[in-house]
Amino acid sequence: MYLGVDCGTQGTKVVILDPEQARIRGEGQAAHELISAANGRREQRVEWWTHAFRQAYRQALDRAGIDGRAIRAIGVSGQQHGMVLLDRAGAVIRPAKLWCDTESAAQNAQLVAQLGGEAGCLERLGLVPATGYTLSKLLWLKQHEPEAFGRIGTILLPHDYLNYWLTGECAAERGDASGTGYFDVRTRRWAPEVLALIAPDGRLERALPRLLRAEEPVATVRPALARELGLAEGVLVASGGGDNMMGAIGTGNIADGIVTLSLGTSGALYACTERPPVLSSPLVAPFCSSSNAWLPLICTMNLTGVVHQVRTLFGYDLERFQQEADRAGIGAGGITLLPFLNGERVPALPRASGSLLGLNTQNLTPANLCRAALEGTTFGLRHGLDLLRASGIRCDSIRLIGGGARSPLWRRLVAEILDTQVVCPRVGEAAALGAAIQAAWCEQHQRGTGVSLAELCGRFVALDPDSAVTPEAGAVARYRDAYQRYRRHLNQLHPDA
Ligand SMILES: Nc1ncnc2c1ncn2[C@@H]1O[C@H](COP(=O)(O)OP(=O)(O)O)[C@@H](O)[C@H]1O
Ligand SMILES: O=C(CO)[C@@H](O)[C@H](O)COP(=O)(O)O
Repeated sequence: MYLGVDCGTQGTKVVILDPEQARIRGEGQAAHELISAANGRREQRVEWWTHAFRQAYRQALDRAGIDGRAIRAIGVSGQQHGMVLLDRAGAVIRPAKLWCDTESAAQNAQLVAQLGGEAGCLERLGLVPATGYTLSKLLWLKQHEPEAFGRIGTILLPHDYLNYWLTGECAAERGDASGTGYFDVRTRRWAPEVLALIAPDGRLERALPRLLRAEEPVATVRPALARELGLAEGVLVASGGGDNMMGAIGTGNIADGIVTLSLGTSGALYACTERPPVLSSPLVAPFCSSSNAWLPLICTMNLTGVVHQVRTLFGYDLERFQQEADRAGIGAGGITLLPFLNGERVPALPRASGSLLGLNTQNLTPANLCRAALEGTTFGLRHGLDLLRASGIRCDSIRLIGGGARSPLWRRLVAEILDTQVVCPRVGEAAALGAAIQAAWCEQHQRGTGVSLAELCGRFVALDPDSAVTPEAGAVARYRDAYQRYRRHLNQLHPDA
């Protein structure tokens, strides 16, 4: 069996993949807490992740009805861009600053300017660092917590940290590393000269972990932890990757022509390309994939969290929220929500706040506000898909994953606002599945069986035809009007967007 673990923003999900029966034997999940402040701070303590890992693992094992000794290899997927710092003795210095932390927006602007603006960044890194990438968090730390900055021994990403907790070894892989802002996505190597802008003495360069290829293992599970988790000796830990890189593997998105959309805490829309993509806009992030290729990606920061806040406002559970949003109908009675509750990445408005527009005496109802939350967040993804298509990405159909994909209403909204057919994979926790598949790939590679990732995806990824939604022409036309209204409001309120 192979264990796949996805440490997302809101929780950790675990799947146990049975390779003989080509099916998931058990799943588990556990929620994370979040440190959040009005200035954009978004942080988590790493022990919340390991606690959730243990809980979700035990749940999955119970549901699978198997012994931990049946597990041969583990793959870990993690929220991208987070900054986890170890001191020189290997202890964690402070809570992790997350991908959605906008507190370092000013530091990001400063670094982009020092690198020569957009053109300079593209020249030196092959991408333009956005607020939320790891790079600006390091400058923020130097300016705000110099004592902690002085203690840095190793810089890790969230999934690298979990690999370190599992094995005691520090390593990184190129997919997740490509979202740091100090990695050249074209040469697939660290770009230490960028870190020298923050620490000219080379101390940050020395804190970078070694880079692995996607099919390489980090090491085996530490004996003490293996005993605690009931694992056999010598269980391999694969290189793992960012949750979107793993979501790509878990949806079979490892060759040109497929687009995956994750409706998680973030909205992430991505494709796989054999070569670095030619960008239509610096908002497209040309990350590396965890299948040794590239993963052009668009990410919006405000998605299921906005739905959560609006439904909490009215005291609705998820089912009631859907009923109200459904009742409101297309266009939300003329109300538009620009949902930038914690700033936004696409469009690049890290310091923006949200706006509710088009209110009148007739349309101000809970139902319309619920609908406006779903529409406003999905309009951002429409813009993202247009940017990906303008970069030459073909998109005939979208593979929809993440918590929001469980909603039939949201699936239809995505299909009709993006005017593209949508289908969900049978395994909804696609990032965890992708991690389990990568673990299988790693283990087969170690044994020299020659089995390719494509063969493994072919065996373990299946689509659910019952979830497929084909856009209906009348609805597409009405959403087009609502989207134009959204764009007008956006341009008026945020001419820089
Ligand atoms: N049926 C549903 N409709 C809408 N949202 C849902 C539904 N089921 C789960 N969600 C939302 O999905 C979110 C979690 O998605 P997930 O992809 O696990 O996030 P992450 O990986 O960022 O932790 C939660 O906000 C949850 O409310
Ligand atoms: O920052 C990005 C992508 O660049 C996000 O997609 C994070 O990777 C968080 O993912 P979720 O918690 O939404 O799965």
